[in-house]
Amino acid sequence: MEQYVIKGGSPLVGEVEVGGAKNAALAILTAAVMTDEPVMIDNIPDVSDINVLLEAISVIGATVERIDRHTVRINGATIGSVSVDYEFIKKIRASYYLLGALLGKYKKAEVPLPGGCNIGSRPIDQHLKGFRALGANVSIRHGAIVASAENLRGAHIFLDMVSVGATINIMMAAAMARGNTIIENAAREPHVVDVANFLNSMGANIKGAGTDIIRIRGVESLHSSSYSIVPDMIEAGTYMFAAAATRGDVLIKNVIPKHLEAMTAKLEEIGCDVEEFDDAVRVSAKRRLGKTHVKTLPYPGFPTDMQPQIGVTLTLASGTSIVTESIFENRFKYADELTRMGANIKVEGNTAIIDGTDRLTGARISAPDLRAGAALVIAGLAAEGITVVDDIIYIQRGYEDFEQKLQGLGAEIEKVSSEKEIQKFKFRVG
Ligand SMILES: CC(=O)N[C@H]1[C@@H](OP(=O)(O)OP(=O)(O)OC[C@H]2O[C@@H](n3ccc(=O)[nH]c3=O)[C@H](O)[C@@H]2O)O[C@H](CO)[C@@H](O)[C@@H]1O
Ligand SMILES: C=C(OP(=O)(O)O)C(=O)O
Repeated sequence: MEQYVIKGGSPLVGEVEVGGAKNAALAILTAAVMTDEPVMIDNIPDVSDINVLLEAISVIGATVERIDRHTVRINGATIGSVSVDYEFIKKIRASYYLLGALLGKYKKAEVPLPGGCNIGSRPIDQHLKGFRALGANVSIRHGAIVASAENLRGAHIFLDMVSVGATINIMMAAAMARGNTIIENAAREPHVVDVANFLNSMGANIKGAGTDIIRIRGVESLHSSSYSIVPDMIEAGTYMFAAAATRGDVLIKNVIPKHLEAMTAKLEEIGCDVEEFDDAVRVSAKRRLGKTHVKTLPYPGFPTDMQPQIGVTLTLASGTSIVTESIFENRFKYADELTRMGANIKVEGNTAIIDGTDRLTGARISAPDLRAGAALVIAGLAAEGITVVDDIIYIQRGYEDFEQKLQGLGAEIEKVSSEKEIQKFKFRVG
């Protein structure tokens, strides 16, 4: 088991480069198997979720060739099975995209119920409702979703709630259905748009992605394509809040500033300066941060995947802030860990009430999930003294070279894999 050891208390200063979006890449790599021609995908982040998904795709028979660290060529022509093994699925959420992709292409799929971060109950009823509307028979047998259809037919589907996963899954299943599909109350996240753009680059006919009504005209088949994944707005946002919490000055490069507006607005509200360039943002915090209230919402609202990072930052702001989590019920697991570092944070239902303090102190803490883990690293960077973060395996699901990128900003952070190493590190920096 690996840990991070952090000596905190210094501002982050410098430049950091953001990679491709994990949540776009997971869907796009899955959609790539929908053609029998080779597809080249670039700007893929080298994180464990992606590697698990690529393995799952190759185990069902697709040809997966790593061209370099961030580029793969996939060929779905060699797929021999539409039944996905539980081994891969239990580790990641996005395995559910194999349902939409395989059902869309072969009109049948068998995929175990997905895993992913334990941030709430995470039902997939809207995905299944969409597949059924397209004419599939869907049942759950022995822990797996089994979907099949003679033919898929376009349908008018109204999602009961805004769901990124359901929107993307239905888009994939409908891409080669007969006739027209309309998804209403669709998710508008940049990764939904990226998946639609990718499917269109393979010959699909999808319009309206990025609005709440997506129209899909089914096509006969999809073809070869070459595509580059959109920059990761959550990775970018994490560095933006790391800059703010440590009262640093960081230029975050390779971003689409428009995708970051909800984060930019909150940072400005709490007293940071945010400068936007064509493909970069610079965040600097010259004075003590102020309080704010924030509620997570589907895009373009403040993202739930950034809630722990803003929560940590607000523990160091002056005044009382209120953070409301409206998407997932179990995303405050970082609060107890933060309390051990001296934060005043009280969670009541889906709300955290944070009384800002002027300092956190290092402690031994544990990453409860991906984003909460990243947020606790930010807490360690801002805190006085040494913080040890256990269970960083969660953080590795979604952040490429996290410690190296932070080191590039002047952070004293090391990845270690034994208690002995922790002691050595403490001695070295102490
Ligand atoms: C791999 C991936 O891209 N994960 C992201 C995706 O997760 P995921 O696709 O699982 O999240 P959804 O957007 O589907 O979930 C939004 C809300 O709808 C509910 N819901 C969803 C589907 C459904 O069939 N029934 C239902 O009740 C969920 O419990 C949640 O309360 O979007 C979330 C919201 O931006 C992000 O936090 C995750 O990082
Ligand atoms: C919650 C996340 O991932 P997943 O949906 O894959 O668990 C995330 O990316 O923050």
